[in-house]
Amino acid sequence: MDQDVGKPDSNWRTSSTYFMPSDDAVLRRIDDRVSALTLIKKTHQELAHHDYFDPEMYAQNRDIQEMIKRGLFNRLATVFFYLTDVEEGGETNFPRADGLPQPHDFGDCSRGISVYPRRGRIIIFYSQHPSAEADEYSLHGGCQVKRGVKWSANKWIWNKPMDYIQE
Ligand SMILES: O=C(O)CCC(=O)C(=O)O
Ligand SMILES: [Fe+2]
Repeated sequence: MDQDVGKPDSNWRTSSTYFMPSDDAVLRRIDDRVSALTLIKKTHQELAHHDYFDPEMYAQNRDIQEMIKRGLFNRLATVFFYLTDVEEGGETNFPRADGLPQPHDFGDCSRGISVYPRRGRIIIFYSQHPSAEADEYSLHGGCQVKRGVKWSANKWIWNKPMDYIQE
């Protein structure tokens, strides 16, 4: 956002993200299962893995790409995987769930709905309306890990195929 230009990234996230190609059998099986679950082809998937060591966090964000907000090529949905139990904190908070107003503090995890990390849990949420408009209510963030380590991964499901992914 304009008011954030020139500020360090650590103001809004301190966790780490790695983008992973589906280059082994386990990852390819996950691709198939996500495709079966979402009814969207594998060619539309982009896999990222995240780690958070306490007290890391990822401030509230929308997974839609701002630069192409109104475009017909964007992230339609997110399938989010919790890979570890976390002793305390690390929840994913959706502060605008149920139609709540835009928050002022993007690190405030006290409003809306929170999903706590549990190994093996997944959630799915949509970032776009069928019209391709961004869904403002999809705002979410990874709250501070207070104790323990959070490993998570997500599949960003695009509304068009990624040209580098084979069927
Ligand atoms: O860690 C979380 O719970 C959410 C992370 C997130 O919003 C993202 O990776 O885009
Ligand atoms: Fe996100």
